[in-house]
Amino acid sequence: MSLSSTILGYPRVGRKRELKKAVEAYWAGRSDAAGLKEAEAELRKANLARLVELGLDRDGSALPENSSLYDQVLDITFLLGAVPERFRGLGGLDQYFALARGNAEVFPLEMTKWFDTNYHYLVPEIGPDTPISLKNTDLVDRFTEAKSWGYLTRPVIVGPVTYLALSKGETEGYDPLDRLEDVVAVYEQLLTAFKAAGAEWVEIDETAVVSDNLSASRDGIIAKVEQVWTHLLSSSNRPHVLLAAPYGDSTKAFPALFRTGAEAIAIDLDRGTLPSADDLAGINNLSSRTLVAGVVDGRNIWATDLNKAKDLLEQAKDLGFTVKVGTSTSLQHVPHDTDLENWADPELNENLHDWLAFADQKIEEVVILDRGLTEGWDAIADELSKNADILTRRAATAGVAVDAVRERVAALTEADRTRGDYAEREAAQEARLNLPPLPTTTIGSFPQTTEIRTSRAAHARGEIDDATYEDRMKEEIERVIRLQEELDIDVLVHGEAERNDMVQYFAELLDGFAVTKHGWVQSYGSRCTRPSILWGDVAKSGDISVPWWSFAQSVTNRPVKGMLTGPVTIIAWSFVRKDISLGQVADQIALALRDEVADLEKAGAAIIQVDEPALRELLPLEQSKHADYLEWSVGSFRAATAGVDKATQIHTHLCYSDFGQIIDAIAGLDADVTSIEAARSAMEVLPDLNDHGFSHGVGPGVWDIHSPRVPSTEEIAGLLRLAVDSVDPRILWVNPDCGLKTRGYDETVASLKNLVTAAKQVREELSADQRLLA
Ligand SMILES: CN1c2c(nc(N)[nH]c2=O)NC[C@@H]1CNc1ccc(C(=O)N[C@@H](CCC(=O)N[C@@H](CCC(=O)N[C@@H](CCC(=O)O)C(=O)O)C(=O)O)C(=O)O)cc1
Ligand SMILES: N[C@@H](CCS)C(=O)O
Ligand SMILES: [Zn+2]
Repeated sequence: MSLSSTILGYPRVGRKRELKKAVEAYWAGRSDAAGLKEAEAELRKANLARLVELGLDRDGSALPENSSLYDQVLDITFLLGAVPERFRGLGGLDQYFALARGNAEVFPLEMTKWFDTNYHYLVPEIGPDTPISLKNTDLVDRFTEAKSWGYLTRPVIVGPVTYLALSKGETEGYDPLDRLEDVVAVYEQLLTAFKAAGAEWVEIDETAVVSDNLSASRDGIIAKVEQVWTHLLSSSNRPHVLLAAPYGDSTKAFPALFRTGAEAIAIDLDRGTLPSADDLAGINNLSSRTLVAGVVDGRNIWATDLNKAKDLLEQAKDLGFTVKVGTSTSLQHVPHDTDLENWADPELNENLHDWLAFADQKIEEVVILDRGLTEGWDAIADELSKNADILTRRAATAGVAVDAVRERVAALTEADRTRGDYAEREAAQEARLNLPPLPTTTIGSFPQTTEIRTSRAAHARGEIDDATYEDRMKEEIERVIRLQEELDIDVLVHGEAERNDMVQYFAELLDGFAVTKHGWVQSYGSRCTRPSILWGDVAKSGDISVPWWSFAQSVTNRPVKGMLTGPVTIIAWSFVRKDISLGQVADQIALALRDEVADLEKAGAAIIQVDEPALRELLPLEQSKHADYLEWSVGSFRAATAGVDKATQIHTHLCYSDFGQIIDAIAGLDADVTSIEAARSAMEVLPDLNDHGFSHGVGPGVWDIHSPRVPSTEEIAGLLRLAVDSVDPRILWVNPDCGLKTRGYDETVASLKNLVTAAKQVREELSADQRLLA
C-alpha cells in the first residue's frame, strides 16, 4: 500500500487538555490505572476520528499514532526496559511515572529540551549494563486497539540512533551509542510485532541527523542511521518504513537516508531545502521512493503560503520522486484548533483568524495541497488565490510595521548594549546591597496555588473586579515576602503570583502580541503553555511589573528583585512572525524591556533579574548558524539591560539545558549574577564556567525543583562544597535550580529551610577556613 499525504504527529494534550486532566487525576489518587487508561484511550479515539473528519485517509498510512502518557522518549525507555537501577524495584505505571517525576525515594530522569523546541523529553541514562530488551508491547497494543476501532494507524517511533544520541552516559564519559546493537535488536522485534499486528506503515523519526548540537558528531550519526536502517530494512518481516528527518535541514543526511532503502523519507522543507540532483546521484529508481515534503510548518502557527508550497512540491516532483505532502515536524508543538477561540474577543485581533493555522487547519492545508498535487493545481485555484490575498493584506495591516519602533531599533548603537567596567559595578553594588557571603535567593516564582489560579480564572470571567483581584494578589505577595523573611532569605522575590505564565504575562501587556484562551501546547508531561502570538512590532505601552514590585518592596526592608523575562525567551516561547528576522524582533522586545528596566530602576529596584532560560534552546541546530544567533541573542539581552546605573545589579537565570556550547555567550550577557540549573547534574556546569574565566556572580542551582523530593541540608551543603571547589566562593550565590511555581508549599518551605541552613553552614566552614575574603 502506498503512503498518503500526512502529518508527522498530532497534538496529544487534547482539545480540552483531557490528557493533562486524566494524568493529574491519577497522580492525585482521584482515579486508578484503569480510569487513566480509559480516559487516554477515549482521547486517542477522538483524535483519530478528528483526523479522518479533516480529510486524512483512514485506511492508508496517513494517521500518525504518536500518543503518549507523558513523553515519546520515555516511552522508548519503558519499551526497552532501559531503566536505571534506582527504579528497578518499581513496575508498571508506578515505574513509568517515577522515571518521569521521581518520588520520595528516587530522583527522576533529567529533563531537557527536544532539539530547538520548548518541548521537554526525559533523558535516558544508559550504561554498559543497562538492561535492554523488548519489555512491553504498549506501542503495538495501541495500534491494535485503533485497528479494532476501524483505523489503520502509522505508529510514530523515535529511531534507535536518535534515542541513544539523546541519552546520557550512566557514568561520565560512557557513550550510550555503544549500546546501539542491543537497541537495534529490540527494534527488529518491534517491527516484526507491528507486522504481525497488521501495520502497513511505521514512521521512524531519526531527528538526530539534522543536529550538530549533540555529543556525537553529525557525520557519525548519519553513518550509523544508514548502517542500522540498511540492516533493519533488509528484513521482509516488517511494515513499510517512513524514515523521517524533521526539525531541520537534512541535506547532509539525504543520500544516506535514501541508500537505506526506506520506502519513504520525510524531510523538513520549512527549515531545510530539497536535495540537489548531485545529492541524488547514484540513487536509482526515484519514482519508486516516496518523498514526504514537509512544506507545512509543524511548529509555528501561521497559515502556509500555499503558492510557495505548490512550487516546492513541483520542484520535488521534478527531481523524480513520488511526492506526498507533509508537515515539517510533528504538530505536537501547536494548539489543536483556531475554532476553539472566541474571535470576537478584543485581545485576539480578529485579523489574525485568517492568518493562523493551528493543527487542524494545517491538516486542511495538507489535504488542499494534496488535492492540487493529485488533481492538478487548477483544482485548488480558489484556495491559492484566497491565500495569496490574505498574505498581501496581512503585510499592510496596521501594527505590522510601526515606524517609531523600526527607527528606534535602527538607531541602537554598541554603546547602548554596553555597561561600564565590572569591577566598578561590583564595588558599587556591594556598597549598596551589603549582602553576606553566599547570599541566598530564589529564582522568582513561588507556588501557583489553586487559590491564585481560581482567582485569576474568576477575574477573567468577570466574576471578580480588578480591585478584588489586585487585593488578592497583593495578599499573596505579602504572604510570600513574610515567608522569605521568616526563612531568612537574603534577596527576596515577589513570587510572580500575578503571572499566568512568564511569557504570556508580558505578551498580554506589550503591543504586537495576541494571546489565546485555548491554545494549549504540551511543554512537558501534564504541563502546558499557551504560546503567545507575536504578529506585529513590539513596544511597551503601559505598566508591566513596577506596581507589583513596588508593593512587594514596600512591605520589607530586604531587597526585592525586579523580575522580567528576556527577549530570547519571549521569542522562544511564543509563536513568532516570520516576515522579519528574529534578531530584529529580539531588539524590538529588548527596547520595550529596556523601558521597563528603567522604570523599575526609577522606582528604586536595586536588583533586576532578566530571565533567559531559553538562551540555549534557540541555539540553531546547525553549527554554521551559531555565531549569528549568539550575536543577536546576547546583543538583545544587553540592549535590554545595559541602560542601568553601575550600582543596579542585573541578574539573569538559565535552566532546562546543557550549557556547554554557550558558556561564552553566558559570559557575554555581562549580567552581574547568573543563576543556572545545576542540581541534577551535580554542578557539572561550574568547571566549564571556571575554565572560561567566568568571574561574575553565579548561583548554581542546589535544589532540583522539578521533583517533589525535599533535598536534605547535607545534600545541599555537599553541592555547595562541590561548587566552592570549582569557583571562587566570593562570587557564589545560593538558590534553587528554577522557579517554584510547580511546587507545593510543604516541600517549598522544607526545601528552602534546608537551603538556608546549608548556606549558613558552608559560610561558617569557609570563614573558619579563611577562604572567604572580606
Ligand atoms: C519555565 N518553563 C516555561 C516554558 N514555557 C513557558 N511559556 N512558560 C514557562 O514557565 N518552558 C520551559 C519551562 C516549562 N515549564 C513549565 C512549568 C509550568 C507550566 C505550568 O504550570 N503550566 C500550567 C498552566 C499555566 C497557566 O497558563 N496558567 C494560567 C491558566 C490556568 C488554568 O489552567 N486555568 C484553568 C481554570 C482554573 C480554575 O478555574 O481554577 C483553565 O483555563 O481551564 C493561570 O495561572 O492563569 C499547567 O497547568 O499546565 C508550564 C511549563
Ligand atoms: N522567574 C521565573 C523563571 C523560570 S525559568 C520563575 O521563577 O518561574
Ligand atoms: Zn528556570
